[in-house]
Amino acid sequence: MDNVFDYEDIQLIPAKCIVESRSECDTSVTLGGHTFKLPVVPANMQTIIDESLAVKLAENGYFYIMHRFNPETRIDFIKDMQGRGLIASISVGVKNEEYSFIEELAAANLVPDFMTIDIAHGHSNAVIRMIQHIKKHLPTSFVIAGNVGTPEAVRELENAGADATKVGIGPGKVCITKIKTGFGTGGWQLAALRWCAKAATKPIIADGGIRTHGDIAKSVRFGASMVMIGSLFAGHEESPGETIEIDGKTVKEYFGSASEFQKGERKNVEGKKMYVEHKGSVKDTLIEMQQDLQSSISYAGGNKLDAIRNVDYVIVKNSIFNGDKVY
Ligand SMILES: NC(=O)C1=CN([C@@H]2O[C@H](COP(=O)(O)OP(=O)(O)OC[C@H]3O[C@@H](n4cnc5c(N)ncnc54)[C@H](OP(=O)(O)O)[C@@H]3O)[C@@H](O)[C@H]2O)C=CC1
Ligand SMILES: Nc1nc2c(ncn2[C@@H]2O[C@H](COP(=O)(O)O)[C@@H](O)[C@H]2O)c(=O)[nH]1
Repeated sequence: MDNVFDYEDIQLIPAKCIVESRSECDTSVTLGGHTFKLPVVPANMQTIIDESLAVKLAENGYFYIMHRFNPETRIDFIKDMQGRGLIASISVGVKNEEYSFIEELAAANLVPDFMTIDIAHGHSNAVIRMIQHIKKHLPTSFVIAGNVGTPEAVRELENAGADATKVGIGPGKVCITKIKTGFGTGGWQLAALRWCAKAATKPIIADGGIRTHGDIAKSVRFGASMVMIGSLFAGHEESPGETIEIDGKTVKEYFGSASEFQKGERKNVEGKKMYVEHKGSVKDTLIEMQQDLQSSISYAGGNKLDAIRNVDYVIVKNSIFNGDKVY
């Protein structure tokens, strides 16, 4: 592959502004027939989202994907969300019991609006079979399948019936897949996204490696319809991770879904735990993300998110921070 780069190597090139105020810029996006305020979804991880945050996000017009690590609560969760008139968006795995879970949902006429197949190596027959199983029993659920890192994988999952694919193998902040296996899109996630997006005929969700709000705009430029983010959402008041004090500072835990902390054992561990400084309310972060993205749209010379998709860019290898910190 030529032209390999990541988020920190790219700057988007400004075009003539057409708005009087950034507040005119519309950051909304439509996925699966639903319109959301931002092209951003908190990662479906146990230290990032729980039921109460899912309700808050859905009530306020944001997309969410509930994690799959308390499988026995999923049926009540779907009933609760749909009973409140909110979207139900859950995750599933690929093990045998997940097949009967899908059949149970169909028998009870419980149809989640979104179902995400959440597997480390999504380019697999196991995921293809699960897409087909969901589409057979719950044909109107919008299926997001992943994770993958190649155009072949995107094509195969789309052909199997996936409505969207999720791109990102190993760029996550608490990911150690790249170190333990030598594989992945870590260090070139943005280029992998571009590579995959060229093959995609359906939406792509860029997953992992977002470190700044500007990276959201860069993801959109390189083909993402939506961006999944873990670390930037960790450490908030509403984040489910445990809160502790270290050296007088309040921090919250953020651990990988393939870490020993999630799995309860040290087998096939591909994730780690870190502590993130307490950041206040998720609501404030979402507002800041929206303002920053509105500004991105204005620099793109438009008033809608699509304007970002056509801007020019330059590759400035490893230099955008130039030694600076964001704050
Ligand atoms: N985005 C990313 O880069 C990554 C994300 N993760 C996250 O970690 C969590 C656990 O993922 P995962 O282990 O897939 O889920 P599971 O533990 O539910 O495993 C799902 C099934 O896939 C098998 N499996 C897992 N990895 C591989 C592989 N590399 N090759 C062949 N079979 C495999 C497992 O068997 P067995 O365990 O016996 O192999 C199991 O049968 C998920 O939430 C996932 O998103 C994990 C790593 C990378
Ligand atoms: N390799 C691993 N990747 C993981 C694990 N748990 C989650 N993830 C992925 O990371 C992103 C979030 O990335 P961030 O850079 O925004 O923090 C998440 O959506 C998963 O795809 C893991 O244990 N190992």
